[in-house]
Amino acid sequence: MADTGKLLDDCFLHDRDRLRHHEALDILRERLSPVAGTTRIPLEETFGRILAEEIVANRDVPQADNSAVDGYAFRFTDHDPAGGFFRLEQRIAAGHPSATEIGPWGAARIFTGAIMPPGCDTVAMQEDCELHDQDGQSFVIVPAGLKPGANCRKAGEDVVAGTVLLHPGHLLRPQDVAAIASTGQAQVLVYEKLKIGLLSTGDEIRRPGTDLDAGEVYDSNHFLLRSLTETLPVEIEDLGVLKDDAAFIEETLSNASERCDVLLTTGGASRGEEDHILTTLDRLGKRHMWQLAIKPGRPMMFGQIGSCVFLGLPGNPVAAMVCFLLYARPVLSVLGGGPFLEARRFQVPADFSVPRKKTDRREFYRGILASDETGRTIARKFERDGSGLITGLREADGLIEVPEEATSVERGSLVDFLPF
Ligand SMILES: Nc1nc2c(c(=O)[nH]1)N[C@H]1C(S)=C(S)[C@@H](COP(=O)(O)OP(=O)(O)OC[C@H]3O[C@@H](n4cnc5c(N)ncnc54)[C@H](O)[C@@H]3O)O[C@H]1N2
Ligand code: MOO
Repeated sequence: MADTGKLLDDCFLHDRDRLRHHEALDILRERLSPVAGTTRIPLEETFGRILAEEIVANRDVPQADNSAVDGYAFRFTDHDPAGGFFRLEQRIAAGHPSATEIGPWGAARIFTGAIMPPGCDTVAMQEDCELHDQDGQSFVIVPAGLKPGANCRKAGEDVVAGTVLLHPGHLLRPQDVAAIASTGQAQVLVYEKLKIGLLSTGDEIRRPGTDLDAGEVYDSNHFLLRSLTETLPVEIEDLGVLKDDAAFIEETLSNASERCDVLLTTGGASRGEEDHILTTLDRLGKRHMWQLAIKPGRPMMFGQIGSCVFLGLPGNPVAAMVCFLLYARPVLSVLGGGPFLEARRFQVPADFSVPRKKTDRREFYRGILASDETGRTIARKFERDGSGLITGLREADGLIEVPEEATSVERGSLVDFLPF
C-alpha cells in the first residue's frame, strides 16, 4: 500500500474535537457582514433582490375612502328616516371622483374602487338593492341590516402615511414589491448581486453532454449548487471543473479570488492526497474552519483568499446540499446584505427509529413528510444513508436533524424537521 509516510494532523480527531454545528453558526453569525455595494434600480427589477434602504410610505394607501363593491353609497344616518328609500343623485366610476356633496336621503350609484362622494359613508351591494323609477326620478331601495361604514374602505386602512414598510436587508418578495408600488415609489436602493465563482474539482468529474470514460462521473453538483445559489441575488461565474492538479488549482483560485466576492467549490475538501483544495486555501489565504461534527458534511471548509470568502463544500452530493443549506445559504445572504437565513424548523413525530446513533455529532437525514391514519403529519426517513444518493434528496421534503447528545431516535418521538 502506498504510504506517504506522513501522519495527518487530524487522523485521531474525534467528533467531540470537531467544531459543532451551533459553534460554527455562531461564528458565522457574529463575524460576517455585507460586502456587496448598493445600487438604485427600477422597481420592476427588484423581485428577489435585497433591500438597502428603509421604505417609508409617503402617503396613505388607499389615498381616500372608496367603495369595496359595485352598489349604492349613502349616508348611514339617513337610512332610518329614509326608510331605506334613497333618491339617486350621482353616478361615480373608479377614477372619476365626485366633489358634489350628497343631498339628504340621497344616494350615489358607485363602483368598486370609486371614491366615496362627500357625505356618504356606507355602501349597499347592488345585488341586495332594488331600483324604482317614479316621475322621471330613479330611487334605490336599500334593505335594513347594514352596519355603518359597510363596504367602504377607509383612507389609510392598508398603510398610513409615515409607516415603515420594509427595513434594509429584506429579501424582496412579490408582495413587498407590490407594497412599494402601492406607495408610488419607482426606484429602490438594493444591494448589488454577489459575484460567486462556482467550481467543481476532481479528475473524474465531467460535464453532462460528453461521454464518460471508466471511473468518471457527471458534475451533478455544479447544477445542484447553481440552482441552490440562484435562489439568492447572485451573479454566477462558472469556473468549470478543476483537475486534481495543485498548480492549476492554485492559479485558478488565485485569479478568481480577485474578481469574485465568494468562491464556492465542491469536492477535494477532505484530506486525501488528491484533495488539493485545502492545501491551496492554506497557501493562498486563511482557513478559518474545517471539519465539523456533523454527518453528512464533515469536511466543510470556510476561509478567505484576500477579501474573497471561500466556501469549500464536500464532493458527495448529499453533503454538498446539506452544507449549502446549513451554512452557505446564510453566509451568502449576509454577504449580500440580507439576513442570516438559518434553516427554519418545526417538530414532527418520527415514523422511523434509529437504534444507535453516535454521540458528539449532529446528524441530518433525508426526511419525507407523510400523514398517519389520523391525518397528523409525521416524518419518514429515507432509508439509505449514503452521501452519494441524489435519490434521497429528490424524494425528501427536507432534513431531519438529530442533535449531538442523542444516542438513538425512537419511533413516535418528536424530531426537528427542516423543510427544503
Ligand atoms: N479517509 C477519509 N476519506 C473520506 C473522509 C474522511 O474523513 N477520511 N470523508 C468522507 C466524507 S464525509 C466526504 S463528504 C467525502 C468528501 O470529500 P471531498 O470533498 O474531498 O470529495 P471528493 O473526494 O472530491 O469526492 C467525494 C465523492 O463525491 C463525488 N463528487 C465530487 N465532486 C462531484 C461533483 N461535482 N458532482 C458529482 N459528484 C461529485 C466524487 O466522485 C466522490 O465520489 O470524502 C469522504 N472520504
Ligand atoms: O459526511 Mo460526508 O459529508 O458523509 O458525505
